[in-house]
Amino acid sequence: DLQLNYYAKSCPQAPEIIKQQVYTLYKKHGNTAVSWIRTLFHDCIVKSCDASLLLQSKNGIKSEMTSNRNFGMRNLKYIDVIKAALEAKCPKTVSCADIIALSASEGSPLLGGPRMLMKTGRRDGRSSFVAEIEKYIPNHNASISSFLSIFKSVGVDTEGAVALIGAHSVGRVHCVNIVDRLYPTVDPSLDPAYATYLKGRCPSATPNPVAVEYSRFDRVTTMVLDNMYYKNILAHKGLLVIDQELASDKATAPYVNKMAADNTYFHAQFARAMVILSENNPLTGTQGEIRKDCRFVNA
Ligand code: HEM
Ligand SMILES: [Ca+2]
Ligand SMILES: [Ca+2]
Repeated sequence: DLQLNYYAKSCPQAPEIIKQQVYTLYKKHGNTAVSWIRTLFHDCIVKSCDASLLLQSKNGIKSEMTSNRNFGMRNLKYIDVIKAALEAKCPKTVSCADIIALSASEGSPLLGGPRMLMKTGRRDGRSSFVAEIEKYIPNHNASISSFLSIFKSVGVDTEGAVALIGAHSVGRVHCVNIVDRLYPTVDPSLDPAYATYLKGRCPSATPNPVAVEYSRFDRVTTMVLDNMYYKNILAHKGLLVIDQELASDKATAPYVNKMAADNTYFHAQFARAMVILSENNPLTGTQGEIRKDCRFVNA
């Protein structure tokens, strides 16, 4: 089973090494901390927190990163930097899946988000679930009921799911995920002045998917993991269809209102739900392996 401080005997310095690396990376590239939050979601929700997301295509494995649900995922190469620091002190001891979990928990406070106490002891999987990703990661215009049922299936209730998507208080969205709400006509649930701003960010109805055309999720506190997301969606400034619907759906609106009014409550729910997500169906004991290179299964 997962436990607090799993590496106490085998690599007692592991949590500190990860904390240090996450901090150093954040100082160089602030967006890395944003990425660690999303990386945990995209790894853990798909079957298991098993670092399947990190596998690159090789020897019959097709990387999960080839799924368009993982579009825009960035900074995974810096996981290799964290792993290298661990390998230097404790070779083949700390799993890539635990690096994902602890990076997210160390990244959150750097963004002004909550502290989260995460267990360790996850082992790394040996397969990619690329064919099943769309069952687990909703599309940007998914319905609220499908969004809630996916989270329910991993033990996250409505309140927790509303808190988790509050991660859209940091980071960015590429224009491909927004233009349907701007062209040919503006989505009436979008604030008109905000729509004009977004059209400036995304001037074409058919953006080049590889061009770096994007808008920040939250223009007010761009790099702060706070409850501004809920204030934005209540003001009709949600970027994705699903963000905007969260504010109006009967099941989620009461929590949106509560989180918009109370950052401490948002943080408590966000931390609670992230911990549940981080414990989704892990490989433990002798299952899986400790990868030597997070990008490939061991030979
Ligand atoms: C379940 C419904 C969700 C949907 C449909 C969704 C969809 C998206 C989309 C389309 C983007 C923009 C990608 C791009 O264009 O570059 C994005 C970004 C992001 N998402 Fe979500 N998301 C969801 C939930 C979550 C959750 C639960 C978390 C974390 C707990 C999360 C964290 C993030 C972060 C941090 C970014 C910004 C990434 C960056 O700036 O590099 N999302 N999401
Ligand atoms: Ca996974
Ligand atoms: Ca924010």
